[in-house]
Amino acid sequence: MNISRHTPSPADPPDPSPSSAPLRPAVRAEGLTVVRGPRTVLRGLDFAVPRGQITGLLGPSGCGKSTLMRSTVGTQAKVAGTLEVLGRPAGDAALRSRIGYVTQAPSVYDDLTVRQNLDYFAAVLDPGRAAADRRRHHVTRAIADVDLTSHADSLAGNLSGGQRNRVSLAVALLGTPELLVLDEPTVGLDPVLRRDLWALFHAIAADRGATLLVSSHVMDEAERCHRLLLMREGEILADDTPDALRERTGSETVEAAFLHLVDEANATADRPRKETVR
Ligand SMILES: Nc1ncnc2c1ncn2[C@@H]1O[C@H](COP(=O)(O)OP(=O)(O)OP(=O)(O)O)[C@@H](O)[C@H]1O
Repeated sequence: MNISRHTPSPADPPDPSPSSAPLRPAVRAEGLTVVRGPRTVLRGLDFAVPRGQITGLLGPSGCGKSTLMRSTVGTQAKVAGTLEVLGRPAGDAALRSRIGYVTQAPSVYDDLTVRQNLDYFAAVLDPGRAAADRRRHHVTRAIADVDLTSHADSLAGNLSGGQRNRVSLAVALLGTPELLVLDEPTVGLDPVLRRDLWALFHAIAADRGATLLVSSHVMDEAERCHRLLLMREGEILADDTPDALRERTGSETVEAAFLHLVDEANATADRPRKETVR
């Protein structure tokens, strides 16, 4: 995969506090609570997502991963508590071009080519004739980033599932976001494509210094992350590195560590619900 470094363009908004920014986490939550319908889906979460790393958000289906991601990118209603993203309140309009978000369903138009899809989203993000050269540059680079240059003129509807996922990712990479929020980006992909996508995520973090928050319910993907947020039933069960989690629980794999922590939480179920292990 080809990943270019983040060079600020005239379209980049100013960092609110450049001198202190590297020290602050990309995402910081305190008492984050979200109600959806009749249910409290996130229950007073405290966590931090460090900059320039890949943080995996793992847990069983329905535990609240997508809700946490939607809250982070500002598309979730009824969010209470503190949620700071890149130094601003989540959902702040100034964050729009600084965050890339890929939802679970690929958001591409089947009757457009890969390049036309990217051109369309680039025009939404950075409109106007004066920005045409910059848009063309961003589109070409994003297509190259996800290794789809040879398919740039193929209709999205004729691509494989994995290639369509990569078109969605290319859309999220437009404008060189500082934070990428990827909701189960590897679901349904074969092992080779999964490996290639994880290589791309690492290249984005290492070469651009971007922060990635990546959800999955496949525990072996946890091993590929710098840090993990393990979730269960709307709570954070653990916030640590894969090595530290394995060591602390005496487990060989993150999956075994997760099961250990679930058993531990069940055993102390009569204690107060909020139990974050660090
Ligand atoms: N629109 C909604 N109204 C009410 N409850 C909802 C709504 N959407 C999701 N929920 C509930 O919120 C909880 C968390 O859902 P969420 O999609 O965040 O989980 P998830 O961990 O991302 O699951 P998955 O891995 O299956 O995508 C679930 O119990 C779900 O039933």
